[in-house]
Amino acid sequence: MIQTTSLRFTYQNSKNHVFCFPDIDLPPNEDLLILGPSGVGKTTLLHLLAGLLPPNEGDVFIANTYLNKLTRKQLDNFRGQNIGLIFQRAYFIRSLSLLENLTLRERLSKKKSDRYRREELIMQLGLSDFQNKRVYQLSEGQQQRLSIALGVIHRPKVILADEPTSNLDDTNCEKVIFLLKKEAQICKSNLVIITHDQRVKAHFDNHLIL
Ligand SMILES: Nc1ncnc2c1ncn2[C@@H]1O[C@H](COP(=O)(O)OP(=O)(O)OP(=O)(O)O)[C@@H](O)[C@H]1O
Repeated sequence: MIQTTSLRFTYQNSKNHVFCFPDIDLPPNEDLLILGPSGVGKTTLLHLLAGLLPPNEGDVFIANTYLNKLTRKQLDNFRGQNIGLIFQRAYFIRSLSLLENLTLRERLSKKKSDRYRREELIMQLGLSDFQNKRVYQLSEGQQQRLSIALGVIHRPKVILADEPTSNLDDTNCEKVIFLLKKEAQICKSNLVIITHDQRVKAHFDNHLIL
């Protein structure tokens, strides 16, 4: 579940611009696409939902937890266990292999190690042939698919994805949409996606236009 009320945010170095976001009320298991022109604040909103940025005003509830009340350490723990983040630019340890990155992410979430789960995700994302390659040896599309795997490996309550399909061909775009929807359904989690990709828009009904 995701709930926000009266969210406002200003970046430190641009105090003359205040972002005012519409309220979100998303019950478990519902998806949301966030749309809008470049620079309107889509990524900023996603970062507020993830607790990566603190709102200047307003409230964020994720999975019945009031983020505003958490300390930085509590937020890090909460995010590690409950939120799956898929960024436009992925964060990997480049000197580790694809499989090692996935194993590390799983360990950091403090969830039980599940080899079958890792193998299944790698297979579903068409990455089986590359699992022992170092990340720097992967193509952009393969890295993007790895970032999807890293975002969902720990079965988060909320999946937040910023342009998850931008570097993918049609086949892999379909695979990623299918996987994200399936993961959200199995875990009864919310899937929130920022996208300009027409191929993604066609698969979701619930749109928030900024
Ligand atoms: N760290 C920052 N400090 C100051 N301004 C920022 C910062 N990050 C983003 N901005 C500004 O805030 C505005 C909104 O940025 P944001 O990335 O949220 O937009 P967006 O809608 O996701 O854009 P796009 O579709 O191009 O990714 C932009 O004008 C951007 O330059």
